[in-house]
Amino acid sequence: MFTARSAFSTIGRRAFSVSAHQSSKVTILGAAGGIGQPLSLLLKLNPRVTDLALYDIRGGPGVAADVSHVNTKSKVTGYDPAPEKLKAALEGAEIVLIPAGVPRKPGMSRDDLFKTNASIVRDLAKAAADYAPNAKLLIISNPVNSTVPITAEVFKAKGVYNPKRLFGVTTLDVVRASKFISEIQGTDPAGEEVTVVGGHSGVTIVPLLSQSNHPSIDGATRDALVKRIQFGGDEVVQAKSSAGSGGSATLSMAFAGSRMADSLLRASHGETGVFEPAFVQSPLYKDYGCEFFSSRIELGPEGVKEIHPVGKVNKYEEGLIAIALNDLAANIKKARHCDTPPIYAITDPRIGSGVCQGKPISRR
Ligand SMILES: NC(=O)C1=CN([C@@H]2O[C@H](COP(=O)(O)OP(=O)(O)OC[C@H]3O[C@@H](n4cnc5c(N)ncnc54)[C@H](O)[C@@H]3O)[C@@H](O)[C@H]2O)C=CC1
Ligand SMILES: O=C([O-])CC(=O)C(=O)O
Repeated sequence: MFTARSAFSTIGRRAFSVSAHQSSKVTILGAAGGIGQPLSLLLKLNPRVTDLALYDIRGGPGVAADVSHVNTKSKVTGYDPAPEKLKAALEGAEIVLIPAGVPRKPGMSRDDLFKTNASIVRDLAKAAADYAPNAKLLIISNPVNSTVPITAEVFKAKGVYNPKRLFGVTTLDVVRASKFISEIQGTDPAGEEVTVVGGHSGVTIVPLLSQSNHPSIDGATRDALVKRIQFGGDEVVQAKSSAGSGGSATLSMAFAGSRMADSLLRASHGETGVFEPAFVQSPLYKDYGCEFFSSRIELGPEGVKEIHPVGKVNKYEEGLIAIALNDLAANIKKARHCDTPPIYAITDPRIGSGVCQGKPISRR
């Protein structure tokens, strides 16, 4: 498992095993922002990255100049906001990460960012479809539940959509789950892995504690832990607001985004058995209006190698999944300019009724 402690030692060790002829250009769109800057730094430390392209509507070249002084081999280039610069930033990219857009303020949901971020992501996705149609695209900008389907539509319209290469980044949810469960159990987070499925906002984030090392966590402890994992983002938004800085998670997100990019690079460079969660086009809950769903994915050279089923869940988790599917279906529909409300709503997960849109949830 990739943890904060292992990140740099792993990168350091692997520096000797990355062969000289493997070149991997990674592009960040939104590189000068709260996430973009630490993400640029973490990717500069990754020996698998040979070229780092940093684009932003403001400040890209400044961040690039700064991070380029870090004495690792990769070449860093910053780009000003102009169509030809965006083209140059994207051409030849193996991975494109998109954290461009506005973050939440207290009291806002991720869905409240739709109005601003949907068009930002749509326009950047158009450029990516034109200039880097074969790149693996990692969407960080919220609301991920909608920005990923929007990107898919853009790629379809341009005739270059490959569902194996489009990822909504949900890595932060498993990073948080592993950390929060270790705090309760008094264990090392490096040894804690919690599967998280669904989407990336509030109740659409479904931790499967029954599949963790601590399946017997129950009652109020379980409820509080699930809620903390689902609303971990709000914790950071509140803390930053109280501290006067504003914004949402940036450092932990940069760590999570860098881990996801590293996993894709490892898989594309031939490593097998690389797994990450990601919000991808998925058959698992398509019948419930959720053409996109996050679950454990095996990564390969093409991107998605295999989408793993959710696996055995308990009644409580069935209830959580049912709630998640209702919200997720609405978020996905909204991305397609259809904002009808959920058809069926469950308000109490403890009922564990596991019903969504009138259909029972099966254990997929
Ligand atoms: N997927 C996840 O788990 C997480 C997602 N996020 C999301 O990531 C996004 C970015 O968050 P922060 O970095 O904190 O925001 P920020 O405001 O600090 O940075 C955003 C950057 O995007 C740039 N930008 C805006 N429009 C652009 C465009 N058209 N082209 C290129 N660059 C553009 C801005 O100039 C700015 O530098 C937000 O939508 C936030 O909600 C944040 C944390 C976790
Ligand atoms: O909470 C937010 O708005 C940012 C985010 O997605 C997260 O921290 O998980």
